[in-house]
Amino acid sequence: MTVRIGMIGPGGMGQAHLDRIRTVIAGGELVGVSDIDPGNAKRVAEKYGVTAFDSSADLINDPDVDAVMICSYGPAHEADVIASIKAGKRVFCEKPLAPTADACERIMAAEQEAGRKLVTVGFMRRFDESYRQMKAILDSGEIGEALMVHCAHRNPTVPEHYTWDAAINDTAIHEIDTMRWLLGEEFVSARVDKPKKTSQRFEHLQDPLVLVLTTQSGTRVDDEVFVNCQYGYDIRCELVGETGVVSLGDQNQVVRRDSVGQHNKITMDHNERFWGAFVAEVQQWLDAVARDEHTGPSAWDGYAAACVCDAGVRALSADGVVAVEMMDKPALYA
Ligand SMILES: NC(=O)C1=CN([C@@H]2O[C@H](COP(=O)(O)OP(=O)(O)OC[C@H]3O[C@@H](n4cnc5c(N)ncnc54)[C@H](O)[C@@H]3O)[C@@H](O)[C@H]2O)C=CC1
Ligand SMILES: O=C1[C@@H](O)[C@H](O)[C@@H](O)[C@H](O)[C@H]1O
Repeated sequence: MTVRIGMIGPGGMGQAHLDRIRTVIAGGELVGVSDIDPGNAKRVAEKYGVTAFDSSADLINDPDVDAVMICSYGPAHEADVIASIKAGKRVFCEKPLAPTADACERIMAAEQEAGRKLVTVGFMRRFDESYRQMKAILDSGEIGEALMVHCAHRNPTVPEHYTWDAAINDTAIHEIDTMRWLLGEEFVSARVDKPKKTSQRFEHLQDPLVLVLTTQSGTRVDDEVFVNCQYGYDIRCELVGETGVVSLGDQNQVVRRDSVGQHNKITMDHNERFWGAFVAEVQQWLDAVARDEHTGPSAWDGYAAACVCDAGVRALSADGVVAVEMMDKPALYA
């Protein structure tokens, strides 16, 4: 079966997904797009030779749309995810599922009312080969329990509309989800350290910052978020176990040796660094939709990450350690 896709908010991320669906991902066909900016919907529809819907409601309820991809910006996700659930359609929603835990709770309530999991969240790092190898080593028990994880999330620059809290709920949310998945447990507290700020940032930003998280069993995760580092899209991770250390492969690129020395290319954006992960996550989602099954990170994962973000954002605006507040997992997500 070819899954007929409707996409809401085909901007940078959405069109990157569409290009992969057109070239390297099997089993999906775009039938139409909608965007709050009708000019963008028209341009993208012409580019891909599909329908430009007048509204997300028209797209979601169109009988030719089997499944919905939501790639608009975070605060807009909730309404369209819930409308898709009510229409009984499977949804792939880019991260964050929604910017707050309250909004994610409303999405989970809609899914529970529908009685089945329909939502997959685009936490693509779970599909990255390096992270998967790291998890396999940890799960094998060969380096004992995870004691600490040191992460760094560096972007070359961010635009001026990047808000002060986005460092946590738009950027660090990747490490928050990946660490929950890697360690297999929830976080209980968050703290934010605020080092000297780079002169290369917009005035309203604390850049860099270090988000320090603790899990239920006491594993400590620190995440350096530095979104104006200038030199590249650099994602680093070192897990310290009881009897060994495992680090993320550097950039997933070949290493070059020449008269200058030994070096490798630094990727400049998420699509370059996580290309393979994006392909794998969407391929797995389309395969599951074709079987009418749920797969991948669920609305619960979106909610749990949002709870940690909420605590992190509170810790960013006030000093000290903030407790992560999270409901018990509803039976649908057990
Ligand atoms: N997994 C990853 O590494 C990345 C994920 N993202 C996520 O993808 C999503 C989109 O980000 P970008 O493509 O970078 O943004 P973008 O600004 O390039 O595209 C967003 C599009 O959504 C449209 N839009 C905004 N509000 C809307 C609404 N209410 N209804 C319909 N359309 C609406 C905009 O007009 C625009 O065309 C965000 O949730 C972001 O967090 C973005 C970059 C990387
Ligand atoms: O998800 C992403 C963006 O939305 C976010 O703004 C960036 O900081 C991340 O590196 C990128 O992967």
